[in-house]
Amino acid sequence: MDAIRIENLRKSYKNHEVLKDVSLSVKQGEVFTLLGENGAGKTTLIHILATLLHADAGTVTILGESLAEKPDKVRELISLNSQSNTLDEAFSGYENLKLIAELRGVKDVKAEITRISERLNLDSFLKRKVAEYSGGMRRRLDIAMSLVGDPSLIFLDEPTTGVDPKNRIEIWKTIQEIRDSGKTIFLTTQYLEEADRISDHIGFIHDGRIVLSGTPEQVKQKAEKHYLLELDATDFDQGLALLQEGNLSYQLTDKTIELNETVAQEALQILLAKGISVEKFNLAEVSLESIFLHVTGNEGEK
Ligand SMILES: Nc1ncnc2c1ncn2[C@@H]1O[C@H](COP(=O)(O)OP(=O)(O)OP(=O)(O)O)[C@@H](O)[C@H]1O
Repeated sequence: MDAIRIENLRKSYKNHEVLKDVSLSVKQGEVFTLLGENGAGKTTLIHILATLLHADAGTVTILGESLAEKPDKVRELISLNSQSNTLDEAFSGYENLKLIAELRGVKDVKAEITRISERLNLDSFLKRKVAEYSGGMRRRLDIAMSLVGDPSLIFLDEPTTGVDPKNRIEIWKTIQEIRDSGKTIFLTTQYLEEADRISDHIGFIHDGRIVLSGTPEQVKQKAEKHYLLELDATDFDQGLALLQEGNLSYQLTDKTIELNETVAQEALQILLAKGISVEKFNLAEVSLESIFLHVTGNEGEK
């Protein structure tokens, strides 16, 4: 069974069409990461999936339950964590967890908090007021809050924004541990390295649609290949002139010439035929970042 199945979802705010036609499925027990530029509609989509917002059209099934027909049932199966908004500063971490546990109707609140605190290693700071927490502690408490009541599907909206690299790695570990315990995690992030490292599947949302999806490796394979070319310094200017004469487009970073797959072999042949000394010619490593820029049409602007 899919944890999430979305078909032809649409949502507009007045006449601003944010989700034009979103279809997507997320398997149970995986970390799925939704990527998209600012304003692409990630939060809107998460809010629809978490029953906070109504879609205009389309169908959503969460763990076999229809979102439109059984929103209450869906609410029992999920939790949503949205960037520290839910934490009460004046309370301790423990009290925050207690409050949410009571709200969610957890029977043995104390045992539930102990379970979560042990899993996320929160003991050292749960008694302190949230107002005194560092950014990293807050995000860990946020994640703890989303585990209360043992939901099967957890939405994390930018769980590591504003977190330093050390704590970020801790949070990644935690997310993977939660996944390994059989939960499904749907997250958004601004950090492409994070998506690459912790996701089982990723999806890019752009212009109201999922334009690319798959495992990070599959997505990278779908991207157009680029080759990196380096010339001997004495031949550099002549080499560039030959590429220009041949109308072969390239991008230049320092002294490295980047060519896309369609022109790379031709460029190499032209250069070698004219006796240009080629020092390096190899396939560029594809990063999610370069794919993201390509997908969103911002290539070259960065
Ligand atoms: N309540 C609302 N009323 C009107 N427009 C809205 C509302 N909420 C969001 N929008 C608009 O919808 C678009 C998508 O917003 P959304 O917050 O879903 O994007 P996002 O991908 O989560 O962005 P970010 O990465 O910046 O958080 C934006 O243009 C935003 O201004």
